[in-house]
Amino acid sequence: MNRSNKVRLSLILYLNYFVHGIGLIILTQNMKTLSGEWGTPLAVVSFAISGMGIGKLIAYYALGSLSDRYGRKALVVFGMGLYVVFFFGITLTHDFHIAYLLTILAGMANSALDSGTYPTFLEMNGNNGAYNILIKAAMSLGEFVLPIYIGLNENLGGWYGMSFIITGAILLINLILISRTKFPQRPKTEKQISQRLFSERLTAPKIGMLIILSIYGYTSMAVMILFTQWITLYGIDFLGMNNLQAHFLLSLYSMGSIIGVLLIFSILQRGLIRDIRLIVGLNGLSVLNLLVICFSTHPLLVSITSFLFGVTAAGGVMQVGLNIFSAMFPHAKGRVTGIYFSFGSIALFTVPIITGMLSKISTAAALRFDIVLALISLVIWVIGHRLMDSIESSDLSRERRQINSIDFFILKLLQRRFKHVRAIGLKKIQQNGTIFDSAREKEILDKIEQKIRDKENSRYYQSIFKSIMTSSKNYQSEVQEKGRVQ
Ligand SMILES: O=C(O)C(=O)C[C@]1(C(=O)O)C=C[C@@H](O)C=C1
Repeated sequence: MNRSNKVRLSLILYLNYFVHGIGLIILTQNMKTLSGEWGTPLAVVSFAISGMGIGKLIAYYALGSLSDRYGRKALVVFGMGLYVVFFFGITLTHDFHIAYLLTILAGMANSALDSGTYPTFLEMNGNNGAYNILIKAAMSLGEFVLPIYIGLNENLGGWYGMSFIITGAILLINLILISRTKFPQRPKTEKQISQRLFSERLTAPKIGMLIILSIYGYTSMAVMILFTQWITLYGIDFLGMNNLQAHFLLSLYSMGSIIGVLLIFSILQRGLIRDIRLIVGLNGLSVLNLLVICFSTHPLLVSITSFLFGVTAAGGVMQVGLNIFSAMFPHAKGRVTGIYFSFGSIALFTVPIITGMLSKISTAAALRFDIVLALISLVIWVIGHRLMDSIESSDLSRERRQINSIDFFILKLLQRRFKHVRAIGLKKIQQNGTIFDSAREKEILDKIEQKIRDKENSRYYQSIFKSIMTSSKNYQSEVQEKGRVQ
């Protein structure tokens, strides 16, 4: 597959997820209008939204294997087609039952897109998963743009259905584009080895982790779904915000989630923090942000914390959980992902039902339920942290992770040192100085000797520094040679 084909296909696939980001919140962002259109109370609209989770759950396993059998393109096109029906269909119906069926279709569309797209990115990029993280960013972009559009549209008195029609039209154009785009060739189907999830004996801490990760598959998704569903109405009902300001809260959250994706990605890539610590920290911060959002009456403060909540709760923390899960069962990554996301799908249909009931008390009661969910996430990860410690105390992984992180810093410092060594090398040409300076080397080694606390290891450290200086001198001669030639 050539580069331009790759770029073209990637853009088409990311555009699908931009649309999917819109699809995830388009009903909740229009809840009040839809309640009028369908002639049903808010709780019933909320119930209809739950159809998405049901559709996703029903379709997940079946579509996964269909994707392996009939190819990725068929699945992606199928998902896009279902989504088109959903977007146009909702504007045409006034019947809640039909709307419910349409949301089930939207859920199935999501499953079809997932099962076609994630493997495509892996197959196109030599199994590098980084491109799949950008899917989350594309979704967040959709979730960022839509509330602003709806807020503006409502203020101008425009028809609510326009956002559905525009989104459907984008998908239709994308369908035409994708029909003319090649997908990567799949590697010849390897012999399917039936991988047992529990190939080794499960110890008590591992069973504990399995339970925690299943619960977290649910709560991490639920925390996000609940917030996106209720924050706008909460802004209007409780903070006295106008339409645009209230919709903008969700856009701030989406912006936060994009920043969060980039932040978490770079933290993990550098190995700066252990993933288990990161997940405890992020969940703790999510609880704090939610407390401010749910109990402060200050619109600016709620706006800032909505952004921060996007970073901590929607910036890929769910993916961090999945990574921990996959690392524990390296031979059954596919199945582990299926289990994890299935619990997420259950959240997708239960949260609207539960919060629909709570909304009969008040919008605030619905939103505040998010604190309960976030607290559950925090508590299970505090327990999970201890369990992981006991699992890891017996193998080499904990120490190796520390070494990875230390090496990262050593390398950074060496690179800085080399910059100065180079500058000195160039100055020495002008001053006609020799590269080797025994007095300076002695001074450095003496200073180091004084600082060493574990004297029994002194000769090792001395030898490392001597070796660094030898490399510096070699580097300087190379730099000087090049400098003289120029
Ligand atoms: O300080 C200098 O003169 C350097 O060139 C740097 C440096 C070093 O690596 O620290 C390198 C070679 C010299 O023999 C002494 C020190």
